[in-house]
Amino acid sequence: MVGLPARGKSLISGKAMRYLAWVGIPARVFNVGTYRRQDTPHPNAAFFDPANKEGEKARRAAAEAAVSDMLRWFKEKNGTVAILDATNSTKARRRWIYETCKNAGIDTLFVESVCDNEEIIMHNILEVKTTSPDYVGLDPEVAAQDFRNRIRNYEKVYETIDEDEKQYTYVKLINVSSTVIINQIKDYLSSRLVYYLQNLHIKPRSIWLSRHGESEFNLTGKIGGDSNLSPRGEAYARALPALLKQSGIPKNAKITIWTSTLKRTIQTARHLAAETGYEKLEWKALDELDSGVCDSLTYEQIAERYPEDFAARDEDKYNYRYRGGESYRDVVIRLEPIIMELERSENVIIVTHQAVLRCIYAYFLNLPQDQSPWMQVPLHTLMKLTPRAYGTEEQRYKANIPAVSTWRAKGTSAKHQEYPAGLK
Ligand SMILES: O=P(O)(O)OC[C@H]1O[C@@](CO)(OP(=O)(O)O)[C@@H](O)[C@@H]1O
Repeated sequence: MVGLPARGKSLISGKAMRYLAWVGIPARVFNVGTYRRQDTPHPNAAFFDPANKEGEKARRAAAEAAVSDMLRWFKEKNGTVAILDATNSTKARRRWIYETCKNAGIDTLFVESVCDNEEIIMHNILEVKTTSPDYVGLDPEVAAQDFRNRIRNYEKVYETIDEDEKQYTYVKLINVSSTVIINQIKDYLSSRLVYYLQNLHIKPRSIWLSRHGESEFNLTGKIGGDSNLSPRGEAYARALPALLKQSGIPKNAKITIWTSTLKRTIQTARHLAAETGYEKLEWKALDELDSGVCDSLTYEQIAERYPEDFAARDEDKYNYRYRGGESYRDVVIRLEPIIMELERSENVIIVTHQAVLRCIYAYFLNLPQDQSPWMQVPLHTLMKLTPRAYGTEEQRYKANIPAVSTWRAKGTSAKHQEYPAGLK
């Protein structure tokens, strides 16, 4: 990362790491501030003055410690993408990083966040003064003033990436991707990352997730298929507009409704679209996990007809691929364009399926692959996710309409049960 303090570098680092981990690429953030805090936990702005030799020395030592841990991580833990989260604000510092990585056989991609929009900077300063461990226990106004002085100290020596550095691979994000300058991108992974970064925005918004209403297949415990809603599922579809309203919609917010191409999600969103006039899009990529030869069977029938497959799925549910069908890993790959589009979008309500919802949820909440396929996602429940600078907030709203439970615990083929109304 490259950029002055309060330019959203840590936010970008955290998001990029979450995205990479979700697509299965081992990634880690090395935050130089964390290393510096070991010796200097609560520095004031003077510590960052370029004329302060002691400060300069301590900061260089922190950067060296972070880079050496980073190189060790690449070597010993087989890491793929390390994100060095620091200001790296001078050409000399960047040359050192570039050379050090090159000598270790590691490619460098500099991501500079440039921002001259006062509103965004103020927003970031506010975020920092309330969350940074540097300022714990300090009066927020004093912290904000000190932080502004710290930025001024960095400005004295800050050199933006320019013509002299055109041999480097870099991307410059200007005012949160309003303008993006890309230089010397040479491989697929970097171009994917750049595309991801290009889609990010920081406008406040929410994403609502819901499964379709209870379907005829859900009632009989059959998986897959393309059945209609049950009468209770239809009742949920009718209740959805009020449930969405109850969850809190920002004034004048424009919401887009996304469904899969299967009947049960389209029927669930039908009344919502009609009552609100919100734009509606159908995505093939949101269709349920394809259960191949097991489509339209119950879990009990699968356990009976394909006992080895049933056991293998329990053993490693994320990677198990149904014969002629998909695994959770496959679903994540086909959902990548959905995530890109979601990052670009503002308010969206997605009406989809159990497995697909788990994958999207795992991206936002950073859920590990061995847990996400087992997550409980009850029917007739609306989830509201609100991305914040340091994580995603979640709220759940349950419609008071009973439905079966389609959740199956590991190691059982137990028949589905009624899901009691009002249960959280
Ligand atoms: O991965 P598991 O836990 O089997 O959950 C996925 C299953 O959920 C179901 C319901 O049992 O999805 P859906 O929400 O579309 O009804 C099946 O169609 C699908 O195979």
